[in-house]
Amino acid sequence: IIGITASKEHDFPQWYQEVVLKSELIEYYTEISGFFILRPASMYIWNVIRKWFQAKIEELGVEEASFPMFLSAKSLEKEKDHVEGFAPELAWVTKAGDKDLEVPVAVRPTSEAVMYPYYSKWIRSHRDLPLRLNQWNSVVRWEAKQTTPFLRAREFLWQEGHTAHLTEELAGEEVLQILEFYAGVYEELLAVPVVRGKKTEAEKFAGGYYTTTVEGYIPSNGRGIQGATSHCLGQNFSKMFDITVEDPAEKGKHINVWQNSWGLSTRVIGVMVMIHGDDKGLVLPPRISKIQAIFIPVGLTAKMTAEEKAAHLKRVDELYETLKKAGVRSDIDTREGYTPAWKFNDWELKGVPLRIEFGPKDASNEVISYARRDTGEKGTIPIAQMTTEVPALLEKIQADMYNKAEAAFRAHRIKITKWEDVTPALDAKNVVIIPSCLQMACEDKIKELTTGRADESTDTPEAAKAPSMGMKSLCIPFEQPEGLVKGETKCLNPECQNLAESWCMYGRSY
Ligand SMILES: O=C1CCCN[C@@H]1CCCn1cnc2cc(F)c(Cl)cc2c1=O
Ligand SMILES: [Mg+2]
Repeated sequence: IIGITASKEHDFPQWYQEVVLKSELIEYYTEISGFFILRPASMYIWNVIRKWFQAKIEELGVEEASFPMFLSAKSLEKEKDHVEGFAPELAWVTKAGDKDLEVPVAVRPTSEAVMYPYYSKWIRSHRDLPLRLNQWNSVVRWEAKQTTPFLRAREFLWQEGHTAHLTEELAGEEVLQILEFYAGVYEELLAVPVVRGKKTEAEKFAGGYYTTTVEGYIPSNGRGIQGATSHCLGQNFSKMFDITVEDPAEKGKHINVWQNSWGLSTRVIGVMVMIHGDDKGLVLPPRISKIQAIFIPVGLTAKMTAEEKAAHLKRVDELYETLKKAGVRSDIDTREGYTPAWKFNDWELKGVPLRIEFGPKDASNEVISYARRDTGEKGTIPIAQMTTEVPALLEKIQADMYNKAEAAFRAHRIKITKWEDVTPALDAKNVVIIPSCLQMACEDKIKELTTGRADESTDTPEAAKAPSMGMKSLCIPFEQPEGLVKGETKCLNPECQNLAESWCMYGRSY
């Protein structure tokens, strides 16, 4: 049995790598490090997400475009202030064939610099607003940090939305609409709970005005993870790229437009794997599972005559066809030469939400026997009720998976009002919500104060624990807890004299 050998609890990084490989989501692109192959199982999930999100943004009036994947140093120059920090991530093409390119071009790491010169050209009058374009594409960022499938890759699939509006209010309204769609991808499709909030000045996209975010939580290591971001860019980019309209209220006056940009990537798949997977492999939420119910004929012993066997298999086939017609994505595993046990393991590894066994006993009792992948719970369903009970059971699995993850996140998101409680909380795999002044310097100090020093008590270097990672701000939750009195409650950072501005969620993070 080629099952998972690493334990999720005791060797999470190894477990994750094994699961994404053995469940056939991913193949490592060994030619060049940091790149991964998305196999059909991954692309099925990505396409469910894409269809769902695409329908939502079309309703908003967002249109699709496709811009070139290369950008020039010249247009990059326009956003040089915030790009310099990213410069090491830029991949450059310097030659074509054996000839050097006159001017090297960069592979897009994101498309502002590619798109906005044309926004400037296309947007003349307020009647051209709102302009709302989205791209489904891939981008390249030559990450220096260790890469890992879905979570940090040098090329990844995403969508990037780029919109322009007449006023800050109109832009702001869209920022939140998109953020709710991102939350929907996680909560409705992936059964993953997220906290909605705003990034602090230290964590926001530096080129923007403000960043809103959906933040996830990984119970296995207690770390927060950024799920997707919806930025208001303010007028920063329309000033850099001269995107203006004539003021409808005042002839001759020009207004820089207000812009947003928003992105969600294949990282979402990694988050789903980490939260729901177990030591048997993937556990897929039914709404994004290519196969929702797998029929496995059982009890076909040597005692059965060829006719009996054929008759039984015909019956299973009819059941599977019936369920498919009822709208359940079903399949049937009739592979010769594999035992039912082997098949059970294989489909558990692939995360199929519901296994349906059907043997001669089931036939005589007019039932199907099922096993839930998320809880392992087994049961029977009368064949007469199959087409209503199985869809209902799949919806229950979806809801139960979400509720379990939501309870885990809620139980590990703790409000803290005493600084000395912070590190013990982090070490107990929690993220914390603390009164914060939200200032950048304070945040840097908090990161420093919570970075564990290597364990000086031991003399042998290998024994010295690796210093524990400091905590950083994850978001300022829109949903603020009680108890912070403006002008009275102090910032929790013991070395900060400021008063607290808001509750801020902090944690070790990806
Ligand atoms: O996050 C999103 C959503 C979708 C559209 N874009 C924004 C901002 C992207 C920030 N960002 C992120 N990474 C970058 C990497 C780079 F190499 C360069 Cl040159 C720029 C950036 C950069 O601007
Ligand atoms: Mg980055």
